[in-house]
Amino acid sequence: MTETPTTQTAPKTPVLDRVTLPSDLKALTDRELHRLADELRAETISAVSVTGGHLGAGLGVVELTVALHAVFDTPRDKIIWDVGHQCYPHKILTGRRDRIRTLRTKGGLSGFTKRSESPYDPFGAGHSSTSISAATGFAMARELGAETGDAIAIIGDGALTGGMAFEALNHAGHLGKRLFVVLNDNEMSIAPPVGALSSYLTRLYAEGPLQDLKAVAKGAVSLLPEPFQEGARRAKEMLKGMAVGGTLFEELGFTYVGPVDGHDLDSLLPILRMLKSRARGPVLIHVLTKKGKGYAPAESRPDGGHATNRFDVATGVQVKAPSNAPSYTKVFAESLIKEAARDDKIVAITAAMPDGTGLNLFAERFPRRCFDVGIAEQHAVTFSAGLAAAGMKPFCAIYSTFLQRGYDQIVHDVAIQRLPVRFAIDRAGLVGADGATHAGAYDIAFLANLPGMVVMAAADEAELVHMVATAAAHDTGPIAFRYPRGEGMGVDMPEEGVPLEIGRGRIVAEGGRVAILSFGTRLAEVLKAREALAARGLAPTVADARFAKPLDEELILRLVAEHEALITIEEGAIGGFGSQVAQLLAEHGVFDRGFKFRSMVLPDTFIDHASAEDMYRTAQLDAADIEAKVLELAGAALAKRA
Ligand SMILES: Cc1ncc(C[n+]2csc(CCOP(=O)(O)OP(=O)(O)O)c2C)c(N)n1
Ligand SMILES: CC(=O)[C@@H](O)[C@H](O)COP(=O)(O)O
Ligand SMILES: [Mg+2]
Repeated sequence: MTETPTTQTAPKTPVLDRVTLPSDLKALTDRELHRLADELRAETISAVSVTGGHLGAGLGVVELTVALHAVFDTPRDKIIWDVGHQCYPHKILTGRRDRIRTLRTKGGLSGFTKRSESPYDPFGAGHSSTSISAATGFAMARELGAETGDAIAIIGDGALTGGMAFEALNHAGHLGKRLFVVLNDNEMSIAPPVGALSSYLTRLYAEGPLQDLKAVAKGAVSLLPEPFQEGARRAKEMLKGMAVGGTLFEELGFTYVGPVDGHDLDSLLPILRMLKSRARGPVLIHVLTKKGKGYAPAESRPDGGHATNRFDVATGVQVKAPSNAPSYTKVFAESLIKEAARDDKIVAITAAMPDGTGLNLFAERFPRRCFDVGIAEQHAVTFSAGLAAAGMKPFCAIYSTFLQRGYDQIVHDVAIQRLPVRFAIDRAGLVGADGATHAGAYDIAFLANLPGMVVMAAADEAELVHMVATAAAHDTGPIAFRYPRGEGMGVDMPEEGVPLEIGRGRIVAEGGRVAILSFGTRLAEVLKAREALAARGLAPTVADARFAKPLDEELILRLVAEHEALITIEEGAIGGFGSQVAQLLAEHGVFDRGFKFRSMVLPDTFIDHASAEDMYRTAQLDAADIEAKVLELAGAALAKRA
């Protein structure tokens, strides 16, 4: 049952109402800034209750957002949020409050920072661990005379596990130019953070009394009780840029300041003011926050309210869409668990997305055989390659969009060595509200061009079960299978997965004149189109390719021989399945004979956030578009679009 939120009254926000742009914060007293933070939190909760989206991370940085905008001079100074999922309070303060209830909807605000949306978003994001590199770029451009002010990267403890963040710290420390990195440490990624880095950060704040910095920043060391004075002097030295503690960050060339209570404006404001006036080189400010801060339903969730559907503000109860079928993610996880129960060589790998990939279920059943490597897709791929080289059967489960991070590792460590790594590619195709940064558009193209790679796409959830079995059985080289975000089609499910013959497609429905060869879950739209076309006496033959590599050449050439025209369709960009088929047809001289061929793919543009259905409509890949394409090829009049 769909529940409707009942208590969605807009919060009272007298101070926030006086803020249109960050410059308005300069006129507020520190007392008023405290009130502003409370109102900003209430407004963020209210907005996300209407739109859904990323809640917990934004609530955790409300005070930090206020302090940064109160102290720095944006947009001349550049505030660069890592991932960008925590930027809703920033959007509210930077001239977008009037549109904040359009977040992540068609035509509305993006759920991440986006350069085209506002001058206060100097750098776009969506994927993690990029902020320090980008901020270093801004800082060096300033050194070279560009018209730009301070660069401030805000990066979470989860995003810091991404190797790129360390590449940037290493470089920025070496350059030695003024740059601010705020490490927002809430001891959470989406799942609990992974590894020694997390324990290291915990040790840093276990050793550093928060009290010291607050007093130092206010210039009130002598007011501290005696036991704190020595620590405070030490902190003061840190603020002057003297390396005293030998923290990892200092070794990398940064002045380390912290830890600071990130919800205490009385700490944040004076420290940021002092740093702004005095810092000369790179500074890392270690800020402690709580994900979901100030909203009990978010704080009490294990993930700190990371992402949410629309919800009732009073109760935190989320609106749930009615569901008719299991999600592809769950079908994958349950199938893999069945395979792993039979084969103890099967292991599973996720890069910080155990829940999103369903591997949390696998981990419950096989804790020793499941690895969360943190936000480290490149490592996940090569780690899987190592496991495979040692005779294990790794299933490396990564969203299509994040797998882009590990491409050289797929080529160099997996494909060239023909290692049997199984890639479970979730969120294939358009994903909806997360928009272009999260679209799973390129994996077919970037995998199918690799020698020896097997590339499959599931047309429905039953097919996915068979593809998991196929991957488990395939031991001679790398293999990938892709499936979309969300629910399956509600088809009958097989008891057991049966390995498919590699490179064999299937005919789904016989017809005449035009053939449609589908790769992936557009098959449902193809069948809808077929129904409409049947009413006109033009029912096409429909086939499910199952494999983009190796292609089922026999099936494809048969379709060509028996039809006037062939259409391919896929949930991927140019260069993917359709291009592979076109190449085959060209090699067989099919075009020389004037054969009609069309390839329906995602357009050569980045499609903005909307519902996945809307995005596919924009991409012209729904049933009406397929119908029109068949009519065009069959030489019939174009159907009128509803
Ligand atoms: C390259 C990449 N991998 C995975 C993700 C998915 N992801 C988004 S936010 C997030 C957790 C980030 O944790 P942290 O940086 O600590 O921020 P917090 O949410 O705790 O504020 C993850 C894993 C991503 N955006 N980019
Ligand atoms: C910000 C981010 O990258 C993730 O939180 C992403 O939004 C998760 O997407 P799913 O909801 O598809 O798991
Ligand atoms: Mg975190």
